[in-house]
Amino acid sequence: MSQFEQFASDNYSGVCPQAWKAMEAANAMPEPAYGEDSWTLRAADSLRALFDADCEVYFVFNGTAANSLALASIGQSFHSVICHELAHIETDECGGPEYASNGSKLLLGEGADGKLTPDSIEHLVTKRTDIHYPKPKALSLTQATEVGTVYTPEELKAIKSVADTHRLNIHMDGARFANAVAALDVHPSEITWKAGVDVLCFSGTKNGLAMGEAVVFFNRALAEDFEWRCKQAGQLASKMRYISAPWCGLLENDVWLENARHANACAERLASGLAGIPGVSLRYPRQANGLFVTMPDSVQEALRARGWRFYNFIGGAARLMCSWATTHERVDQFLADVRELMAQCPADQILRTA
Ligand SMILES: Cc1ncc(COP(=O)(O)O)c(C=O)c1O
Ligand SMILES: C[C@H](O)[C@H](N)C(=O)O
Repeated sequence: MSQFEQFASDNYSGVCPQAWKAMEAANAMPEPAYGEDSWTLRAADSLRALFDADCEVYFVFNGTAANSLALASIGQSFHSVICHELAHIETDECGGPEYASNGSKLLLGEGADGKLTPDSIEHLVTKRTDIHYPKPKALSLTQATEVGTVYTPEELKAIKSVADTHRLNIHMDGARFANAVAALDVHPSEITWKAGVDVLCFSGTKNGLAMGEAVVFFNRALAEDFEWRCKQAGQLASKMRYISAPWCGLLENDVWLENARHANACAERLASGLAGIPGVSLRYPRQANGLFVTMPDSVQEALRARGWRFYNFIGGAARLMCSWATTHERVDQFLADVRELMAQCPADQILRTA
């Protein structure tokens, strides 16, 4: 088992010091349960201040629950949800969104670099309008996307226009929302409620927490009875302060943003280093904290034999994810191994990969 930071997933990282310190502070004395504690109020108020919005805030254990329950709140079982064909809610949540909504159908759209286009949305909404087909009611956007790209404010505005035309509610899977804000260098409101997002699932897990996602309803009407939905789904933490207090550690002094900036910078360091290696290329542009690298299978196998861990089942390439805990030293060690192994790789294997 590796004792070092890996590039398999930002989910491999530990708890950042600020979140850990807040957890210890929350452990100092007993507090009311089920979200009635002072830390949960403090975290929710900090998120309202961050977004400059009077939003409803809920904390659940993980991202699949956050997405599934949020989507179930913005559409009924007889509705459908439009998402990209690479969306996590389609590829990696084991039918959670469909299950939580008692049957909503996911309609899979397309677009370059993992991003839905207005045309793709328009096509999916209008291709079937008869009574026999689940009526599109929700749109799910992943920001940053599953392939490490980000929707610009302009792209979100164009998507919002189509959503308004067809009265679609907008869910944002913000598993890497912090990384998108850092990449775009915008105020968080610019790519959420000001862009028409109704509900954001903001991940703390990938930003330095042990667990804990904030479900942020900018459209408060859609949050009606959400706490009961969470309770029934087993997502109402009795000792919620152990989720919300670390969130306070992230939100105070903008630790969440610094963690994301660091992860993005490490990914850029990795991308820059790989760019100089003949036979290695990126399948998608590096915009946030992830890279999708094309390189010979033999080199990937040799890297794994040296203890490196990374996935191949997302985005059709070797995915390298950086986190708040990634160090320049580990980036440089990985680059040195790739350089050495590529130099030893037979030319025909490199040509086959190109
Ligand atoms: C884009 C995206 N959305 C949602 C999730 C769901 O998170 P979880 O694994 O906590 O259910 C992940 C997982 O890392 C993810 O990568
Ligand atoms: C793919 C896996 O489910 C996780 N969301 C990750 O990005 O590592």
